[in-house]
Amino acid sequence: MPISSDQLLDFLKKCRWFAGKARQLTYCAVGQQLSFHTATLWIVEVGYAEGDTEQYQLPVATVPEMPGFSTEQTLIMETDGGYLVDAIYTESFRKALYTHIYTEEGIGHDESRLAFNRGKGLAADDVPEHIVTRVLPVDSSNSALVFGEKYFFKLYRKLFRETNPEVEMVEFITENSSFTQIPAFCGSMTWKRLGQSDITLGMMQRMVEADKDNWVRTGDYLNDFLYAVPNRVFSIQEDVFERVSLLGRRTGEMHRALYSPRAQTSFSPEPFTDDYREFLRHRLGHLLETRYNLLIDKYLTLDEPTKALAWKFMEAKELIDEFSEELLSQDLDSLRIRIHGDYHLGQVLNVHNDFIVIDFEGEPEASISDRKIKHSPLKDVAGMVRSYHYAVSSKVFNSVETEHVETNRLLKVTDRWYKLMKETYLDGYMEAIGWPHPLFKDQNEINSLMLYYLLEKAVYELGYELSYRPDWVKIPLKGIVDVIREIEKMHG
Ligand SMILES: Nc1ncnc2c1ncn2[C@@H]1O[C@H](COP(=O)(O)OP(=O)(O)O)[C@@H](O)[C@H]1O
Ligand SMILES: O=P(O)(O)O[C@H]1O[C@H](CO)[C@@H](O[C@H]2O[C@H](CO)[C@@H](O)[C@H](O)[C@H]2O)[C@H](O)[C@H]1O
Repeated sequence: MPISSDQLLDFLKKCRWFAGKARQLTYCAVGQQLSFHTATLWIVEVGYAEGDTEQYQLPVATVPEMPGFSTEQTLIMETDGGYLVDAIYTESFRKALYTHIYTEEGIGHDESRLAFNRGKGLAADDVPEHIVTRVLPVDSSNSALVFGEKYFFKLYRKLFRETNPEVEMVEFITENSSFTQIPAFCGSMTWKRLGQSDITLGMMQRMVEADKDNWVRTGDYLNDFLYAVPNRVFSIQEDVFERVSLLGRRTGEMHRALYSPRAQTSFSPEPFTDDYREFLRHRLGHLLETRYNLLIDKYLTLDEPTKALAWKFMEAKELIDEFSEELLSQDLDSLRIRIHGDYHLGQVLNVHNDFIVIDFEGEPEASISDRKIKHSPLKDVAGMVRSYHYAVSSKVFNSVETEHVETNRLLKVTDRWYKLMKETYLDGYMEAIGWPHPLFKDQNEINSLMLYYLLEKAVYELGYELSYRPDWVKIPLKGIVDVIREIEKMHG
């Protein structure tokens, strides 16, 4: 089906999952086409004036009538006597997908083929004939399909020219550990070509019924907490401490599941090598440079309190460099493993009074090879700690309950809330890890690495907010300034 570049682009721009909307495009065309039953999988190539080209997955089908459940992301173009649509909206495509995962039957030949693999979580009695399918309306960077109200299939849109880290992580945890707080791995779909890396096209997991994600739930706790603040009451429910401690324990258990020292596998722990130190040095240096430049560009658009925080950050450049160099030039005897990589409250679903961790794809800004690098698990821990800081800060800046509370008092009580959450989370985490543990050398090294990862994460977030949510820029800046204060204390 010939389609012009403009038609394709018009369609892509309507899709939530197309990440190139704000970039200057140089071309957009259908590259490879893979036959799949009544559909064809288009591998769409997109080039930009700056930066790497991207590949997107777009399954298409020609149908005589528009599918029953259609959105503005369904129709690609009208054809003679029919419609070219995104095939995820057709029952026959979804059914075929499930059938192939269930049977593991591949399509194609050695040069180029679609391979299907079935995971432990897929029950033998869920035969394809009886499976009802639907598209799940999630507003995310990929598409989600549901099979038999039991299985959640993520169809990856932006493709990595390698196996997706999420499939490796979810499959490893499901097949090799007893950690049950992730939706079990049920299968995957891969494009295999002779002499080239595999490209993951989709992954299936058990579907979970979540009432809320933990970002929203933490927001509820904070509303209760802030409600009492104008009356000079500092009150946190016991339940809140229990939940935060449980999240710490679940995080520790997840890292224990990822710590696999016995056999030599791609998941085996590794020491802090010179190469890794160099990677950290380069990463922080690069993050700092891009953020300083972005801040300078946007400085005049910032409000006065944010400008003050930005100054403090810019003035501390030398201190940050010294701190990083001091840490990275000493012997570090903690270990590195594969980690979640983009761990925050929104990646944890509340299910039956417990937590389920999702979205192991890694940090959106990172390259595919960087997403697979092993880190100290403290990087995830720092991600979650930052998220508690975010949760309370976003409320402080937007809460009606506290608008009449004097700013300094408000900052003091909310800071106390954050410190209590942080301590409770960390205690729960260490309890589950068990002490001593080969992942960590000693408390000193834990403290220094935590500080390093907290700084790195807050600097990363600063770029994210400057690009996507300028009103939130002061949150990561405050996080950076807190770390700067800690470093200053260490240096006396
Ligand atoms: N196994 C699952 N069962 C049910 N819903 C899920 C499952 N995994 C993810 N979701 C839902 O889909 C949304 C997007 O999932 P996520 O893994 O974050 O995808 P993306 O990387 O595309 O953002 C989540 O916020 C959650 O609401
Ligand atoms: O889209 P992802 O979930 O993979 O992650 C990106 O977007 C997140 C925001 O949705 C961003 O997280 C930051 O904001 C959160 C609150 O919205 C907060 O809980 C996190 O701590 C904070 O990092 C994340 O950094 C980014 O990678």
